[in-house]
Amino acid sequence: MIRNVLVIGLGLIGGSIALSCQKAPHTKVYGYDINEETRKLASSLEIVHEVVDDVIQAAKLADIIIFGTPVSATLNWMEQLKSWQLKSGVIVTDTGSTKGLIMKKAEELQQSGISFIGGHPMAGSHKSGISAAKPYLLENAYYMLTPLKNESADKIESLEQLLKFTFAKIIKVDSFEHDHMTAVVSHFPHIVAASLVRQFDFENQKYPMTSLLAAGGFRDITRIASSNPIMWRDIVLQNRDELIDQLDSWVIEMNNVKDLILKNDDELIEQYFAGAKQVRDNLPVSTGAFYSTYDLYVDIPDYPGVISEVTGYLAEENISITNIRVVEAREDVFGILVISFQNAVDRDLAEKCIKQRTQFEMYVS
Ligand SMILES: NC(=O)c1ccc[n+]([C@@H]2O[C@H](COP(=O)([O-])OP(=O)(O)OC[C@H]3O[C@@H](n4cnc5c(N)ncnc54)[C@H](O)[C@@H]3O)[C@@H](O)[C@H]2O)c1
Ligand SMILES: O=C(O)C(=O)C[C@]1(C(=O)O)C=C[C@@H](O)C=C1
Repeated sequence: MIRNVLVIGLGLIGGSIALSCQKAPHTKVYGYDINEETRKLASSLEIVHEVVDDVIQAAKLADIIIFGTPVSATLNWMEQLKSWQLKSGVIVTDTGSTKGLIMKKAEELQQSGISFIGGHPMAGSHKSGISAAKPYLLENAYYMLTPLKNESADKIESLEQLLKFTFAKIIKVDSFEHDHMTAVVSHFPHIVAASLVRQFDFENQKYPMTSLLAAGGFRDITRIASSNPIMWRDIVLQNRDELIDQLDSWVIEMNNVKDLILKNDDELIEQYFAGAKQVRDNLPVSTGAFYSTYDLYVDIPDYPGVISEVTGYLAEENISITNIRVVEAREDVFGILVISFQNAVDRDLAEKCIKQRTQFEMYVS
């Protein structure tokens, strides 16, 4: 028996899941995207087995439907689903970053006899679109499922049987707890990152040299501000109550910091940073495929052309890199070139390649 999977929304996440699903046995993966260019790319990049132009017809054949769309588009599709002709045992799921409103809508679908099991993989990138999709994007990341309380165990199991080909760690979470926890570790940090960049922009207009000084620290803390604004608009709108709570707490926290600084109390200021360092250093190490996890540090001498020399070696061996930066470039010291890769395999290949061709010292983060 062939299992038909239909992925609607073939961007970073939908495309990556479609690629993973292609590894599942006896599975045919169909794909649809609202964007015609994306549909063409899905075909030429073989992101799915078959691209469809008529999503309603394709849905009739589907055993599992997966939404890889922004969360507001997912809600719209869920409303439309109610009137579609679907297989009687169909399982519908999504990948959206918010779950509260989506699972409320899922209750309506359940009344129409459609099982909707919410899903959210906790991995991704600030990059978006089909060309950023990778079959291993979700490997080792937590993949949350938020089934309704009375969802059939068999259906949850069937969905897990398919999603296991993402090699993510699948866990079940209550949808309200989901929205609270993701507000803390994902949604609110995006607002902070965006606000830091906007504050920087304001200052940079007065002191244009500031942008030249935006080195590792600023870049690390603001990377996610380069994410897809439509996706984040929708997340903020769907998780607004949690985000308003986080903002209130943040304002209190910032006022506490301001008091510490006003008091000029060196001991308390040090304790503030020490407390944060301890918590940050003890975060569980994520083995998920998060962006910039796979960094290679190359101790390069400071001569013109050295960076293109190193990247040239990698290009010759077809090793793709996702990011590159120099963290130390004073005239009298060696520079450290930090090269990021999508996965450990690419990083290890790169290390081998550079070792064979140079004397540069390297270490892995
Ligand atoms: N980017 C991340 O890091 C990340 C991580 C986990 C989950 N998510 C969630 O996954 C979902 C997809 O995010 P993404 O990063 O893949 O975004 P993306 O922009 O890369 O892809 C979204 C795709 O959906 C298509 N699309 C938009 N509206 C559509 C519609 N009405 N019908 C059909 N297709 C439509 C777009 O053309 C695009 O190809 C979002 O709900 C997001 O919250 C994102
Ligand atoms: O790594 C990134 O760039 C991400 O933003 C990934 C990230 C996150 O906030 O951690 C973004 C949204 C998701 O819903 C899950 C993961």
